Amino acid sequence: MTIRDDHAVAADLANEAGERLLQVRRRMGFDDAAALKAEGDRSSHVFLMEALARLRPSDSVLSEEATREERLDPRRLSAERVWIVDPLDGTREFSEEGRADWAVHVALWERGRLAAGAVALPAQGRTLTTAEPPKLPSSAGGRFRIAVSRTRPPEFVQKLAYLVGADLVPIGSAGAKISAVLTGEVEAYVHAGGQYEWDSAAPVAVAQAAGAHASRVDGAALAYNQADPSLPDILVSLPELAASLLAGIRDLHA
Ligand SMILES: Nc1ncnc2c1ncn2[C@@H]1O[C@H](COP(=O)(O)O)[C@@H](OP(=O)(O)O)[C@H]1O
Ligand SMILES: [Mg+2]
Repeated sequence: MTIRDDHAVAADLANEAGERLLQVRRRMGFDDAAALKAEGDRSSHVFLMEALARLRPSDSVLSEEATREERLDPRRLSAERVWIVDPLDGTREFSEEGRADWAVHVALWERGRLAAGAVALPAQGRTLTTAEPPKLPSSAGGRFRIAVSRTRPPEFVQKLAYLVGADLVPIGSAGAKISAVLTGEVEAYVHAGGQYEWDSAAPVAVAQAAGAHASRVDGAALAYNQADPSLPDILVSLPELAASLLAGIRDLHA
């Protein structure tokens, strides 16, 4: 098994899960949002679990859609390789006709670090992957853009934008927001107040491979495959903006 294989597995599985989610949307339509969300989450999780069991039978898996018992299974804490997946990130946006800000996340954590990852954005027709990390745009200087949750933006983010000279861009899905940083639609993503490892592992794997900044909002490293998968806050940005964003957040919390 080569390292390259893991990058390809992540990308192939995210792509195929994404294709299947597009089919679920076509088949069910948008009249019953709750049913569409439930079927999207469930079917994508089942596909990824079966595919990983077949392709990587010795590895552990941590999935958003696993049962509580499965997530608390202590075996993954002593495993060397754990796939951290979010079968459908931005479930709310997936259920809204016309929205393209939802994603499939497939990451591989290996011995303390994110080793591979892919974020499929099926409705945008693209997949970001560590197999071929995106080339980061450079910030033009002057005002820049910070992506935030459409529905749960952190309280301090309005003040932060004012402090650092940025505009806020509401986008759904952590994967779609981090991808927007990597493709140049925005220059940063700030979140606080709650999130889990699966919401950020795959997009952070790609962001790190591309050379972007990714950390907790206090600058600490993001740690994955922890006993408690809660990872409530995150900052991803072009590297040249990280210092001023971290300083701004620190000032607002002082
Ligand atoms: N305060 C919070 N607590 C728990 N999860 C949160 C959260 N804010 C955002 N998230 C999760 O982070 C992902 C991106 O959220 P958002 O679109 O609001 O930025 C969503 O994942 P899912 O769609 O996989 O549930 C959402 O559930
Ligand atoms: Mg999610």
